[in-house]
Amino acid sequence: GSVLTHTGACARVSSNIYTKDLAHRQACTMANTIKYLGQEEAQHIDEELFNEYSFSVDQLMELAGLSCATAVSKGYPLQSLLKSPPRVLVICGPGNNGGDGLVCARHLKLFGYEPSVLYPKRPSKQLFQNLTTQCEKMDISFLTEMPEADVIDEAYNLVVDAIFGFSFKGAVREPFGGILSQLKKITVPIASVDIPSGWDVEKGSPDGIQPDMLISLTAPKKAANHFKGRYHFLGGRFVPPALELKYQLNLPKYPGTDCVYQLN
Ligand SMILES: NC(=O)C1=CN([C@@H]2O[C@H](COP(=O)(O)OP(=O)(O)OC[C@H]3O[C@@H](n4cnc5c(N)ncnc54)[C@H](O)[C@@H]3O)[C@@H](O)[C@H]2O)[C@@H](O)CC1
Ligand SMILES: [K+]
Repeated sequence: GSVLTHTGACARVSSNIYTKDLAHRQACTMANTIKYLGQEEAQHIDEELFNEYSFSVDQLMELAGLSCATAVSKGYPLQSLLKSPPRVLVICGPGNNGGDGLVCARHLKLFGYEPSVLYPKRPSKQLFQNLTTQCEKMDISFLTEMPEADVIDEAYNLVVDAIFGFSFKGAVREPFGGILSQLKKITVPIASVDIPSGWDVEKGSPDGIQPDMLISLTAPKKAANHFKGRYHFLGGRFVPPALELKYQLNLPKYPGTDCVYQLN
């Protein structure tokens, strides 16, 4: 279910007689539907957050990664896990989606999970080196190669997919093709950060991995319309209201101080 409405604004105008008009009410409902972003729009919002609103990547990545770890802890609470110790495999790609994965791994460790990280293509930027050091200093192990699907099923409770986000394009290049083909074979759940990796950001991918959880950051991308897993969370509670308004994101109201909102 991709169409989600929240009623705040409509409720405010419903006393107005003109809202009795059906077309107006439909427009009102449309206007209050959470927006699913195209690839370019997601990239524009990203640039605007950094260039106009002066956020640093580190700041937003910390909140994004914290949201992911929080969503994982809600969908797969420690006490519900079948395998002990509570191992989680976090697979990180070469861009900022991979950075979110490193932050997520660190928070999962703080939450009591035992994350291991696979990080096969490491960018030279200081940010990613720092995030890697922070994980290492917290005794999070880094794997040297992708385990086979049956090994993952045996050793881990779930996999966090932080391989590609909204900048993914074209055919998957190695080593990620091999990694994704193992992920298609596993039976433990996959929690995908922002986009199920390997999926077209707008059209999805029927033959791709089928995550059990999707954590959409900032706002869902169009690919989320094709998500069939059990849990869809929204995270990245850092969007300034003016930016939300400009792009008509119509984000739902996060409960209290929560950093995630469960869409379904
Ligand atoms: N609003 C925001 O806008 C935020 C975005 N964040 C994260 O940043 C992500 C976007 O990050 P990036 O723009 O760095 O990009 P991605 O992390 O989506 O991926 C880009 C990387 O993947 C590689 N790549 C692209 N297509 C490939 C292919 N076909 N085969 C192999 N490699 C491929 C690129 O060379 C690049 O290294 C989001 O999805 C989200 O997870 C968060 O960190 C914080 C806030
Ligand atoms: K991903």
